[in-house]
Amino acid sequence: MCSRDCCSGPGGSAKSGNTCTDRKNAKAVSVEKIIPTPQSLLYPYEVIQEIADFIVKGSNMRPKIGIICGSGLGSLADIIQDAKVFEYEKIPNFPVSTVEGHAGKLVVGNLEGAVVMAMQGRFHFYEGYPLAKCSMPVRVMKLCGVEYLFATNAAGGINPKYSVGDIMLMHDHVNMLGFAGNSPLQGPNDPRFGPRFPALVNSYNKELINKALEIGKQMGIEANMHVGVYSCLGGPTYETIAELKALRMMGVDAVGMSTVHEVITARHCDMKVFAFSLITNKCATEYSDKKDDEANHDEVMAVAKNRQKACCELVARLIRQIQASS
Ligand SMILES: O=P(O)(O)O[C@@H]1C[C@H](O)[C@@H](CO)O1
Ligand code: HPA
Repeated sequence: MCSRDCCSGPGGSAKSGNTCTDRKNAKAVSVEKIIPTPQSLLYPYEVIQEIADFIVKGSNMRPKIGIICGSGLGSLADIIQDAKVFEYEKIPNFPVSTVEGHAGKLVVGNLEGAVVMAMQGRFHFYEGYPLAKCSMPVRVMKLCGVEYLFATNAAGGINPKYSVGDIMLMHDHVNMLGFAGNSPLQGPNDPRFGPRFPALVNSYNKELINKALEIGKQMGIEANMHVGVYSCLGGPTYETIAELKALRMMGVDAVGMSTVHEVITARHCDMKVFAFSLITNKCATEYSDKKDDEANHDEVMAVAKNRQKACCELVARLIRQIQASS
């Protein structure tokens, strides 16, 4: 409340119009102090352009496909040929990876006839990075010339039909962080990236999902392949039973701590998206005392290591098909 007699309080009408200058000034000072930089302004277009130029010039390649390797799936980048490798700490304005299983390297090179750039290590919200920082590399990819984003992740299987080691092709997501009011696009919109209000229906490219299913058949892994809904929670805690029950009721098949904000950023700048989850653990949705029911990162990494060959093959074959049809 304004302590002076000239107006009636914080939102109230001033006695003489809106002229309580003391109050206005006081507000302006405190508002300036408390408002943090909006997420969308953390990495302005020009900074993203500088990073993209650094990569394109440093590799002498212009990638068409961007790959984000999930936990333990860094070997997706090891199959790239004629690779130019950039350590994250040597890339100007790039964050560093802090999670085990995320090496912190950007690999640019050839895969099945296409120039690709792969992130061996992604950034997660729980590492302390705002979402716009987590997904900033997707904009770098875009300005490098990337048309397709391949995002992969390790996830817990909530759908009771899923087994450890299965691959779930993402056809939709539930954005839990978005439900809570967080978005990588929060803040002023730069139309050079995309529109203020991007639509997210059809975010996951149906043609690529169908091609991947066909490839799954050719590889003989169709019984271990699903099409489902992923949800990202903030982490780093794994979910409680009550949370898992709630997610299941919402139609979520697999849960993780990444990817959704990357997909939002990619769709905002009109990239085609293909994403899959490797199911590294089964999520318990009933109370029990069994220690086996508890997810842990070592298990996540071990399963990813076991299944990396199949994941690499799926990605390589899909890229071959994209190249063949372009
Ligand atoms: O980077 P992704 O989403 O693959 O990593 C998952 C989520 C956590 O970072 C970690 C938990 O084990 O794996
Ligand atoms: N929950 C969240 N993230 C995960 C899980 C999980 O069960 N497994 C791998 N990443």
